[in-house]
Amino acid sequence: MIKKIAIIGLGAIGASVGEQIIGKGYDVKIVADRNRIERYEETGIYVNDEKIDFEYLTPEDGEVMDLIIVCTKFHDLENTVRDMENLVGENTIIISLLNGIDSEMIIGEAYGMDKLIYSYINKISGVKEGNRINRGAKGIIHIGSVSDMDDLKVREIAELLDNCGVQYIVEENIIKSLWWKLMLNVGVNQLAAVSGATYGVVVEFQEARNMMGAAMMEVVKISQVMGTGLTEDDMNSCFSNFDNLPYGGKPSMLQDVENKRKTEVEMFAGRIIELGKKCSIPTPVNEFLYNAIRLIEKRY
Ligand SMILES: NC(=O)C1=CN([C@@H]2O[C@H](COP(=O)(O)OP(=O)(O)OC[C@H]3O[C@@H](n4cnc5c(N)ncnc54)[C@H](OP(=O)(O)O)[C@@H]3O)[C@@H](O)[C@H]2O)C=CC1
Ligand SMILES: CC(C)(CO)C(=O)C(=O)O
Repeated sequence: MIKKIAIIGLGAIGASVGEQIIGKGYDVKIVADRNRIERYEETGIYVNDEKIDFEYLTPEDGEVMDLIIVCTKFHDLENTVRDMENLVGENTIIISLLNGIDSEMIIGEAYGMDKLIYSYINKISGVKEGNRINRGAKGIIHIGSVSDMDDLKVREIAELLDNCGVQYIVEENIIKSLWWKLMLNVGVNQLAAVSGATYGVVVEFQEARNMMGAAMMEVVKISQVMGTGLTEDDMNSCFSNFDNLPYGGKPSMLQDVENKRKTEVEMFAGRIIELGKKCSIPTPVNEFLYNAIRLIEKRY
């Protein structure tokens, strides 16, 4: 039974999810180094303008958790994995809400894949500005098992999310679903980073969807070679994903570029280019986007 929960990464996603699960009878701790904790305590953390009284724990003082929710960025994952050392025990469940298809494998290499339940979050337009997080929509967490051994853990997570009123979906095929999210991000995040397109722009302009579609089609072709289940039809639900999100909502990579932060391009175009080579699928659109985004980063 889940009682003790650690969240690592108090950004747009970590704070939004954290705010939804604290005060609901669970022991929830934000795990961060001392410098971050001092900063968070000094300024306070606000979600949708409400100050949230998170409780903090340093990795050194860490204790074994029932559930760890990883919400850092891809390039912080190495440090994050190191910081989890004292939190992982025999029965700890770990979920990673990072985008992309790599984080579970990276965490699993350190602590065992049996601890990981595949997951991601969608339908959230989280924006972090300093100590203020505006989450727009609350988001939907997607989880699922890859073997019968995971079923009980998935049920435990579902019970927690039910008790906290967090929206979630238990996927029948979580691997296909993760690839669907990868395809969505390869399309919308990268388009937004190079063009400034918000969710509203994607909904309004066919040209935006054409560009997204070109990048996403490369993911579909690779998925078909790798047998991860995507078809061309799955692209339609990516285009309609933003129908009810705020017009000005921004994918996380656009926020990164606007704030001159390192982007997660390596886990989107970077991974697609690499997999394209392995699968003999040309990836010119993702190569273009990769270089365009790296150029933007280099010119900050
Ligand atoms: N934003 C969104 O709407 C969505 C984001 N995602 C995905 O979720 C993941 C998180 O994104 P997002 O929340 O936007 O990112 P943010 O940059 O807003 O937040 C990441 C947070 O992690 C903290 N952090 C980094 N390293 C550590 C560490 N070792 N210990 C503790 N805290 C650490 C950072 O702290 P500090 O700021 O103090 O450096 C930062 O607050 C990404 O993979 C993203 O692609 C998925 C869906 C939607
Ligand atoms: C799908 C989207 C754009 C919002 O949930 C996202 O995953 C992101 O902003 O990184």
